[in-house]
Amino acid sequence: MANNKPVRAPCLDDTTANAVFVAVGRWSSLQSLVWARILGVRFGEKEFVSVVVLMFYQFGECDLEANGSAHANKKVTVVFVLGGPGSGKGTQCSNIVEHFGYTHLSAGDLLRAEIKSGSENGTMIQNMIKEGKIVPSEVTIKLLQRAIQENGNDKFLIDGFPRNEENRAAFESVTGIEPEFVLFFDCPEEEMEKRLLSRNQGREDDNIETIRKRFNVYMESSLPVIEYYKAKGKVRKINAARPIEEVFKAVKAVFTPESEKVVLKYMASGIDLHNGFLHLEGIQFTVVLIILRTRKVQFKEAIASILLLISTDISFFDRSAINFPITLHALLSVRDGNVFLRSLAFVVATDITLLVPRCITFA
Ligand SMILES: Nc1ncnc2c1ncn2[C@@H]1O[C@H](COP(=O)(O)OP(=O)(O)O)[C@@H](O)[C@H]1O
Ligand SMILES: Nc1ccn([C@H]2C[C@H](O)[C@@H](COP(=O)(O)OP(=O)(O)O)O2)c(=O)n1
Repeated sequence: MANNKPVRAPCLDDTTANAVFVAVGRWSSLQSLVWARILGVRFGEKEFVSVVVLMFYQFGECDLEANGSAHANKKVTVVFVLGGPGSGKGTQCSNIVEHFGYTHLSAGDLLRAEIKSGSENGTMIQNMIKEGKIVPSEVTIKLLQRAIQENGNDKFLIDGFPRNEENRAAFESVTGIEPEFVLFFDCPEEEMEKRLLSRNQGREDDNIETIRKRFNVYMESSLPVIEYYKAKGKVRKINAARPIEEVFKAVKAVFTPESEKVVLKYMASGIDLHNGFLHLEGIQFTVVLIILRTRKVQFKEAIASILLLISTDISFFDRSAINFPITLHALLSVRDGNVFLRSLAFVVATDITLLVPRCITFA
C-alpha cells in the first residue's frame, strides 16, 4: 500500500513550491500516457478525455494554491471538537487525524505554544490559563487562522474552540467559516476530573483548584455554544465516558458517510483493507465487482483487476470521488477481454497523477 503520510519538503517558498507542484503534476500526467503506450494500450477517445479532465482538475487545484489571495481564503472544511476539560478531545482527535486525514488544531496547544514562543501576549495568556479563564477571541482566532493558512490540508479539526459565545461569533465573522458539524464529547465531571488529575503532561492548569474553575467556565460559557449548534442540528454527541476504543467506534460512525454505512452493513466483515478499517474502497470493491459481473466479465479477471487497483491504493483512496468513475469507465470499456492490461494502464494514469501531489506537502 502506498504510504499516505505527507512528505515535508522544507526550504521552498510558496511560489517555487507551487511551480514544482504544477510541474510534477503535469509530468506525471504525461508519464501516465507514455506508460499506457508502453503497455500497448491505446486510449479510446473517452479514456483520453478522462485523463485530460483529470489533468485539468489537478491544475485547477494547483492554480488555486499558487494564487496568494485564493490561498488566504482557501475553502476549508472545519469540524469543531467540543467537550469538557478531560473529556478526551485531544485523544480522539489523534485517532481522527490518523484515519480520516484531518489536521488537528488544538486551541489550547496553540495558546501554550504562543506562551513558549515568548510573544508579547504570552504572559496574559499564561495568567488566563492558570485561572481557567478564556483568552480573548482575537488572540485565539489569529492563531487558528494562521495555522489554517499555513497548512496544506483543507480539512481541520478545531479542538477546544469555540469555548464561549464571543469565540463563536468572532470566528464566524472574521473567517466566514461555518463548521461542518460539532463533535461533542459528553462526559460526567467526576470522570473528567479523574482523567485530568492523572493526565501527567506537566500542565499548570491540571490541578484541582484550576480544574474546578475550568469546569465552571465550561458549564457557564461553553455549554451554551453547544446548545447553539444543537438548535442548528449540527451537534454529533458522543458518550465519552467509555474506553478510548469504544469512543472511537462512535466517532468513526460520525465521520463515515451515510451511503458508506449502508453498504458496509452488507459487506463481508473479513474484508479489512486498511489498518483494520473499512474505507471507501470496500464499497468500490463491491460495486465494481457487481457491475463487472453483470457485464459478464470473467470473475477471475474482474477480481485480478480490482486487486490490482486496491494494491496500488490510490484509486481507492482519498480522491475516490473523481477517480472511481474514471476507473470504472476504464474497466467497462473493455471489449477484447484484456481487462488486466487496460486496468493497469488506467491505474497508472489515474494513480500517478493523483499520487504525486497528494504525497507532497510543502512546508
Ligand atoms: N475514553 C477515555 N478513557 C480513559 N481515559 C481517557 C479517555 N480519553 C482520554 N483519556 C485520558 O484522559 C486524559 C485527558 O484526555 P485528553 O484527550 O487530553 O482530553 P481533552 O483534550 O478533552 O482535555 C488523557 O490523559 C487521556 O489519555
Ligand atoms: N478557545 C480556547 C481554548 C482554550 N483556552 C485556554 C483556556 C483553557 O482552560 C486552556 C486549556 O484548553 P485545552 O483545550 O488545551 O484543554 P482542556 O480541554 O481544558 O483539557 O486554554 C482558551 O482560552 N480559549
